[in-house]
Amino acid sequence: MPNHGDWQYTIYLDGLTGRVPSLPMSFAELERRAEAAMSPELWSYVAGGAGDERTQRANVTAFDGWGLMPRMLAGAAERDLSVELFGRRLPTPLLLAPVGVIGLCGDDGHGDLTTARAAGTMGVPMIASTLSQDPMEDVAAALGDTPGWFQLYPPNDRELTESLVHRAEAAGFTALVVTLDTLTLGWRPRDLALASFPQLAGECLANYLSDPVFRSRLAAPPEEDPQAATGLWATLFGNQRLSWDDLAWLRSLTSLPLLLKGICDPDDARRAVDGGVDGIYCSNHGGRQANGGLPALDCLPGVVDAVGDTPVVFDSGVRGGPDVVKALALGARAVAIGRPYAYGLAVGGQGGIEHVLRCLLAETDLTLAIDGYASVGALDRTALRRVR
Ligand SMILES: Cc1cc2nc3c(=O)[nH]c(=O)nc-3n(C[C@H](O)[C@H](O)[C@H](O)COP(=O)(O)O)c2cc1C
Ligand SMILES: O=C(O)C(=O)c1ccccc1
Repeated sequence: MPNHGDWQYTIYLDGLTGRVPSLPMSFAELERRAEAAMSPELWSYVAGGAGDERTQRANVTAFDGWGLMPRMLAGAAERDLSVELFGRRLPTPLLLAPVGVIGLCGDDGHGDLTTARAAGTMGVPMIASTLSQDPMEDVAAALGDTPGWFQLYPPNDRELTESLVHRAEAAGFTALVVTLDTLTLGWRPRDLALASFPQLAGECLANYLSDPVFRSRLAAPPEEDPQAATGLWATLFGNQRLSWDDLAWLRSLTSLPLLLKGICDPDDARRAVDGGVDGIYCSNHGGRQANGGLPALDCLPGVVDAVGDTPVVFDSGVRGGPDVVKALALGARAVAIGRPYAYGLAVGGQGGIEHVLRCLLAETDLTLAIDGYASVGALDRTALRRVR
């Protein structure tokens, strides 16, 4: 486990001793360099969102609507960034959100494994996507002692769903995240303009191709007829008829902590808790699915208020330390990032993801130090004011 109090000192020390960092120190520069490192198709898929992307932009600007109130002489000389989730103390409040094409974002086609190694080094849990270039068992093994959660897109085939969940348990993942906001693909003009969609080109399907139930549905093994396998995936992936009536069944599949991802409405959050979930994942998929303009951050307080003690994980639009602190102050138990670490991987491999995490953690820690909050637990809504 790294010494988490030392992030900023390493970065400052480099700066003060004249070592210019080879990796970007701002999100804008990270974005620029990631675009240069990726093919136009991959860049469009990762950076793009739904429609005219106003929800995606609103996710980021929503953080401007809150200001942090600095408190003086508050005894924050040492900060505790740890949080407790599902009976386990995590060293930081950060998580790596599931990113279905992370496998393609590095230069070796094994970005899921690279991400798992970075997660392992940093002690930041990775939520492994159903869509990966390497099978979930290999991703879990690459995490070392750092916990991994498995993100499930429940296919339109119950037996296959059960197989994926049981594999995730056997592989050692410690929680199951079921994503509900992508039961069908959003309207994504950038990808449509390039006629590019990685999964339909057979990418990131390793969890399906390695699955005995999936394979049993094919006339020929995927190694012999990859197109038929991709075609079957396309018919199984979307599951638009999934309903609240299926929650009891999903719940029965695992004794692991179960979270539902994509919850924004307080009534949905309550319904999920009534249905026996252990956590709510408040997110609008980084603005890649719905484009109604409602930023995920604006949904967070209502979701938190609706579910009492049930932990709420948040993502969508987090770009810097103050964003992490604001989401925590609004009641998130932990905060995940998506695109920032995908860009880190594209720009600098494993070290690039670690750099992105180190900068985010250093800035989070310094924000707490300067604003006078000694721990994540010291944050609540009284730390925030609305900015007009
Ligand atoms: C390229 C890409 C692929 C994604 N794939 C998945 C996925 O497979 N499963 C999932 O639940 N969410 C997926 N997401 C959504 C992320 O988990 C997360 O909700 C989102 O990226 C957070 O917003 P941010 O990118 O602004 O941090 C994906 C996001 C991106 C950018
Ligand atoms: O692109 C995405 O955001 C995503 O999660 C996804 C994954 C597979 C199929 C469709 C969308």
